Amino acid sequence: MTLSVQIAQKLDDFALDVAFEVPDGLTVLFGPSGSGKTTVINAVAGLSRPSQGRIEAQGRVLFDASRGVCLPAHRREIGYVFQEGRLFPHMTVRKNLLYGRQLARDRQDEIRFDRVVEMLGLGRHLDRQPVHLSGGEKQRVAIGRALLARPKMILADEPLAALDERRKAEILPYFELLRDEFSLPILYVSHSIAEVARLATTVVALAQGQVSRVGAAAEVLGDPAFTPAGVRAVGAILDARVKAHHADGLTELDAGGVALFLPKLVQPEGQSVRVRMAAHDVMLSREAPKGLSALNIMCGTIAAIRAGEGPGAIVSIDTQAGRVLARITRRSVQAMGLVEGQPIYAVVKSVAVAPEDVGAR
Ligand SMILES: Nc1ncnc2c1ncn2[C@@H]1O[C@H](COP(=O)(O)OP(=O)(O)OP(=O)(O)O)[C@@H](O)[C@H]1O
Repeated sequence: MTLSVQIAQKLDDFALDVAFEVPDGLTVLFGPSGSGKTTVINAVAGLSRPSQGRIEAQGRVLFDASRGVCLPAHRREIGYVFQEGRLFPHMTVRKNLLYGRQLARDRQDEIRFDRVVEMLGLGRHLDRQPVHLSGGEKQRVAIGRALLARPKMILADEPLAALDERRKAEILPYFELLRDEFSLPILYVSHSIAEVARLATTVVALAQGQVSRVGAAAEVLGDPAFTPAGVRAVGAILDARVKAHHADGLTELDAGGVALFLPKLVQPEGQSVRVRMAAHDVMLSREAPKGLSALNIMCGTIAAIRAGEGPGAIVSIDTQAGRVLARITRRSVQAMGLVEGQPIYAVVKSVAVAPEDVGAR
């Protein structure tokens, strides 16, 4: 396990008591406001000291209450990306990027600098000051600065929260690159299900100071019982590969042998992607649909039907493309006579899936 956290901490009337172990990749700490995400991050960072427990990252013990170990923050070798970039306003982008780097620079450092600048597209901004940068560009500098400090781990505390939707979409691919190109564990705080779906390798869901769920992103989001962000946020993640970009503006994906057609994606042919398919965008049919405008039809078997408190139900369908969730009315479940084990067709309009719902895998 790359990161193992087991801590208890009492803050006035709030009690944090969490334990989780996660593998390499990007772990999203997910939960509503006040659930304890920042408290966990602060303990891992060394900014606060839990009363009990142990924190180990990549084989290094950062904190162990029983042995009296508590490495100070500056010795934990952690790179941070905060909500607002926290750049030094009087320094150029280059100086901001170099801040925190070890003084003994070597050739390896230079190679890393060039690589990070290129990856983050910062080359033409190096001599500018932060005041002249957009919010998204500032966040790219903050990511670069965190990486160049040669950290053993990255902590990102709601790094997109201060950005508008367009800027968020601009920055998300950089976190994908960070996740995929550098073998660094990343602990990423968010309360956005869209960010979880795009970025998370693993999800640690928190509720009232405790871990309510830990697992691989597709498994947690594909569980109809997992509805911390409300039923409208329920959806499945499918793994696919970009097969072709067609002249009529559609991109064809191959998801386990099933062809899916989506509005044109930016990812190149051959790239592996993950596609988030919201449950409320999926329709069901007992017979093979004919004469429909929707282009995506997946046949499968009903794995489970979970009735909600309101008029809705979530139907889990195992298809060749993966587990798909459909949110339909309980009335339709009854009228169609749906039961577990039954063959079924899941139908999704191409335009229901936005380009932001598709990310690198
Ligand atoms: N220093 C402190 N003293 C007392 N209570 C605190 C302290 N820091 C945090 N809390 C309380 O602990 C709880 C968890 O806070 P925390 O900031 O970890 O939540 P969060 O999940 O990060 O929330 P948000 O998404 O709003 O940032 C809150 O009820 C908060 O008021």
